[in-house]
Formats: sequence, C-alpha cells, structure tokens
Amino acid sequence: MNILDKIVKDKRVEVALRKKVIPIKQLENSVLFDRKTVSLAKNLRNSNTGIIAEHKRRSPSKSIINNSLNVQDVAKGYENAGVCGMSVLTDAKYFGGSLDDLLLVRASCNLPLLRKEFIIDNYQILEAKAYGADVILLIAAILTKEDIKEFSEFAKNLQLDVLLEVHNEEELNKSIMPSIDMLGVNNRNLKTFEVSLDISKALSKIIPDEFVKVSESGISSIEAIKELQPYGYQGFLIGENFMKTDNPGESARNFINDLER
Ligand SMILES: O=P(O)(O)OC[C@@H](O)[C@@H](O)c1c[nH]c2ccccc12
Repeated sequence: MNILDKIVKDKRVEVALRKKVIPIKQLENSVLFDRKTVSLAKNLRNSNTGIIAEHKRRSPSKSIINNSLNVQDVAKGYENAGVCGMSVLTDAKYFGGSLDDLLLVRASCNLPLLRKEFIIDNYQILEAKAYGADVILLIAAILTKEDIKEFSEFAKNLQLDVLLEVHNEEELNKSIMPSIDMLGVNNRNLKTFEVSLDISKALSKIIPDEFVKVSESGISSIEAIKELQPYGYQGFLIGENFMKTDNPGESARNFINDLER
C-alpha cells in the first residue's frame, strides 16, 4: 500500500472516533464557528508576492523538520513577514500537527488560515471552521468527483475558501467546478515524494483563468517563484524552506523582501 492510501485508511478511523467524542452540534455551537472568515483567494489576487507559509513539524518524506518552535511565535513571525496566508498541518500521525495548533494560530494572528488536512468527510470541514480556519484543502488524489462537489459546496456554505490540490491532468479534469476558489498544483507526488516544478508549469496551461493558481511544495528560492510567475501562478505554498530554520518568520521576511526587490 502506498503512503497516501495508508494515511487515508488511518484518517477514516480517526474521523469516526472524533465524531463520537465531539458531536456536530458542539462544533456548531463553538465560539469561533460564527466568525466572519477572511479570503485567501482575494489576498492572493491582490498581492505581487503571494506567499502562503506553512507550519510543519515533520513529514513522511523528511521525518523531523523542526520540533522546537512555538506555533504561536511562528504565526506571529509569518504575519509580520507579510505573507498572504498561513497553512497549518493538523494531521498528528504523519505530520505532528493538531487542531490545537490551528486554534493557537487563530489566537495569534489575523491571517487567512488554511487547515492542511486529508479531508474525507464533511465533519472535518465543520472542525476547520470551529477551530479557526478560513480555507480548506481538498486533495483530488484521494477524492471522487462527487466527493469534491459535496465537500467544496459544503465549505462554501460555511464561508470557507476551497483550495483544490492536483498532481496530474486527470485529477485536474475531474476537479474543475464553480465551488473551487483556488487550484493548487502539488510539485510533490504524494505517493512517491518526487518533486519537480515542471508539474506546475505543465498543468498551468490547462487551468482555467477564473481560478487562482497556487504552486505547492519544493519551493526554496526566489528564482523558483520568478520561474513560475509567467505561468500565471499567484500563490506559492512554502513549508520546509522556512520551517527548517530557527526563525521561520524571519526567513519568510527575508524571502519576501528579496522577492519584492
Ligand atoms: O515543505 P514544502 O516542500 O514547501 O511543501 C509545503 C506543502 O506544499 C506540503 O506540505 C503539502 C502540499 N500538499 C500537501 C498535502 C498534505 C500534506 C502536506 C502537503
């Protein structure tokens, strides 16, 4: 079984348990649930840098990236750096994240927040809203066209933005629908961990103009961004390149300063 199938299998068990511990009504009654959300898509359209900075402690491809940081400091640092939004990994088993990370980040900054999660159930979208997210990620590789329609419409009804992630043409073709705000091209194959910016370049040509294009993973230089901008990319999701340093906020600030020069 490939790693992605394993993650999804574990996720189904996890979500079934979560539902028993915290009923839907409780999520809907939580303080953050009725909050006004902020749009990442709008921020990206109005930016000429478009950096979405991620909080990621570890990953199946790299094991430990950074285990010694305070998630609230990271959030404040990213906000001060002038990023357009922040992505917070909430998967515990493979990425060392949690919904509590998301909650702490929500309490520390006003950035649009992406819940970075393997979403397979509407319940996780309610959790995203209740713990402070503004945006959800949907991964085409683990969803059917019907799932994508159901989950994205459910998210839109909760005033959440939807970032749909693809890795090839077939995934892209089943994902194009009006309830999607942003199309993310993952440069990393989640089954083999191979990374190549060529994926973003190739797929950009068949992404319709109404979607904000986001390039995800393996971005570690200004040059990479300059290379991708002519292909129409307005968003760049960066995790490891910032998280591997002692001060991700400062790294992001230097990166953005260089980019604006
Ligand atoms: O750390 P990187 O290479 O900059 O990548 C960040 C982000 O794109 C990556 O964490 C990611 C993209 N899609 C995902 C789906 C699930 C988990 C993680 C991801």
